[in-house]
Amino acid sequence: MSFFQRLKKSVSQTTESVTQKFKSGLSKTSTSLVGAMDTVFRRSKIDEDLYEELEEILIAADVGVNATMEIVERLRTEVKERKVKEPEALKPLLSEILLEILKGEEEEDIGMNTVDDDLSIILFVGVNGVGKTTTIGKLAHYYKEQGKKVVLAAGDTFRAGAIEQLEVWGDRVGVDVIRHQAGSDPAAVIFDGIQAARARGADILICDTAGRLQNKVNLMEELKKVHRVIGREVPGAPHETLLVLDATTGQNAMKQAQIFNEATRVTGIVLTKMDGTAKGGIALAIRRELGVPVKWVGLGEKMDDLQPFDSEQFIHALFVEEVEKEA
Ligand SMILES: Nc1nc2c(ncn2[C@@H]2O[C@H](COP(=O)(O)OP(=O)(O)OP(=O)(O)O)[C@@H](O)[C@H]2O)c(=O)[nH]1
Repeated sequence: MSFFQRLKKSVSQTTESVTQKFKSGLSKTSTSLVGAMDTVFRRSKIDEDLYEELEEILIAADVGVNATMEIVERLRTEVKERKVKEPEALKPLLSEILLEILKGEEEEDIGMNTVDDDLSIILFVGVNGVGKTTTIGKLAHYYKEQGKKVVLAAGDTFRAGAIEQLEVWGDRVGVDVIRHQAGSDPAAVIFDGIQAARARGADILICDTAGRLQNKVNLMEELKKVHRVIGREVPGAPHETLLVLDATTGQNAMKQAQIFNEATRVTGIVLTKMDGTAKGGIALAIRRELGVPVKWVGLGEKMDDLQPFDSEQFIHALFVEEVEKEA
């Protein structure tokens, strides 16, 4: 069975609607990245020019310099080892390498680290405007659909609008939001959130925080305090610290990731607005450069457009035309 056939079989094990969401959410990246690669694969032979052109295409899709170098190096090795002569045969080879990079070293670490028999706490970090509030709302919806009781804590007290926005999502999804006034101590809101979640028998508490990057020391201090309070109240928590990044901001998102990763222990990335960019290659750069797994992707504005990240669905969506041709 060829690589594309195996990929098709593998993605068919999840529901069709998930495959559709990945396909439509990644269609811009697929058109631009895989579309551009077509000219490479139509070259008459595999030579230096081909590798260089491929490098340029990957970098233009925000795959990042290091990831691009690794991909092309691995491709060269495979071409030698398997004695590949036809440029056309590079397609499945390349997609297989992309999949390996996306999966990273530890395949199992992309699931959410929540507990079944106690309160799980998920902390959200990220700068304003990346889709943090929207993502919290969508995640609350996701867990509610699974029959979990969810409470939200409005820990972004820096901006009055953020608290109200979270309340709107709370109403929309039908979950309680614990809030204080704007300007109050985020750790105090989250402390109250934990008490309320416990009193109401909640399974999941999702905490928002402010994302002030301008002052790294403040950001670190605030996150440290929040961590301390959460860890003291619920041993082992927060179970996840998710950093929200806007995929459309490319290398700027990488920079934010580095700063937040230094300020706190980020356990997973949420890449939002994938549907709005042709540069979805950022997912590869993040996996390769930060070593932090992408756990969720935002593939649209609807409530169920936030999907658990699935590297096979991702590669399938990018190369879907090739997959269909072969199957
Ligand atoms: N197309 C698309 N839009 C998204 C996605 N995620 C979020 N958005 C939109 O991005 C915009 C910003 O989202 P917010 O949730 O307000 O961003 P935020 O990070 O909370 O911003 P602040 O409230 O300023 O902190 C909204 O219009 C969302 O609908 C996504 O996956 N796809």
